[in-house]
Amino acid sequence: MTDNGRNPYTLGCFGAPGSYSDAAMRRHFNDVGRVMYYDHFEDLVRAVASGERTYGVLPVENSSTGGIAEVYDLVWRYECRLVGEEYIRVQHQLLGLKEAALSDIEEVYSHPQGFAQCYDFLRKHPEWRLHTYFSTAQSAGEVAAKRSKTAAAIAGEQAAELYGLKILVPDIAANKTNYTRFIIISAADCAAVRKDKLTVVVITEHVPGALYHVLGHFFHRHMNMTHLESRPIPGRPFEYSFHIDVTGSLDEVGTAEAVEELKRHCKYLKILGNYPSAKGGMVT
Ligand SMILES: O=C(O)C(=O)C[C@]1(C(=O)O)C=C[C@@H](O)C=C1
Repeated sequence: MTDNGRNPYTLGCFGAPGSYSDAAMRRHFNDVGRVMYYDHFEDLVRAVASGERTYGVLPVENSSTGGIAEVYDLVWRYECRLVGEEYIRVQHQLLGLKEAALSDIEEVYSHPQGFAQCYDFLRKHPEWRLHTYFSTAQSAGEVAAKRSKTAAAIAGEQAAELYGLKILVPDIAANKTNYTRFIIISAADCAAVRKDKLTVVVITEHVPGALYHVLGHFFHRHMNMTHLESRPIPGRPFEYSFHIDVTGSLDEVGTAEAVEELKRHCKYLKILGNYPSAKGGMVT
């Protein structure tokens, strides 16, 4: 856990206490005393970009459903910096009131990612009405507030405890090794002792092999690409920006050289951050 040496700081977190983002924040920061929760990704990213919050924590990528496109776009658009990351094992549960049984359920609340990750389970209950809600934790809170035996939420065990719900069906995600990667964002770079992960956005010329050449610079410097996300560029139909995560530190010659080469060969390059990779990786 680290606070990146900036103290005192304020935090912005997606969702509510008991959300998976909340778990990522608690794993990352020693002091979570001054936190504000946000219902929408954009409000959180804007608060961080404006300096209203020192750091923000939000999901960016899931091992079952892939990248969360909105988050890639927002972080780039608001020119935030990536200063850290965490992986959280996401084990969704179907939660209901203590007095409810599975046969009572008629409607389910969750974040769209919760629904997407539990698609196989939900297909077995086509009669249920699905309500897209804010975070998984707020979905659990909504079910507790409704006090209706017919309502359930898809959320984590931590939300069940916090909102006084019971687990009707455990571990309902389709993928039993379901992890979400969270990013820690800030308005400015932070001094970090270990900087071994680099996130860049590039736009290449629209010519054959352009991306191949970008990746070649990483290959020749033994930089391992951990994620690649292509996002449409607003106003330029069927042209894309590439959001790339690679291993490497800009303090090392090889990494710095690769970035210089990219600057020369790409139409656009933006370094979003060089930061410590999650220490434990995909721990539970
Ligand atoms: O709803 C939450 O609890 C969140 O933190 C959001 C979120 C997401 O958007 O990916 C985080 C982890 C899971 O993948 C499901 C939901």
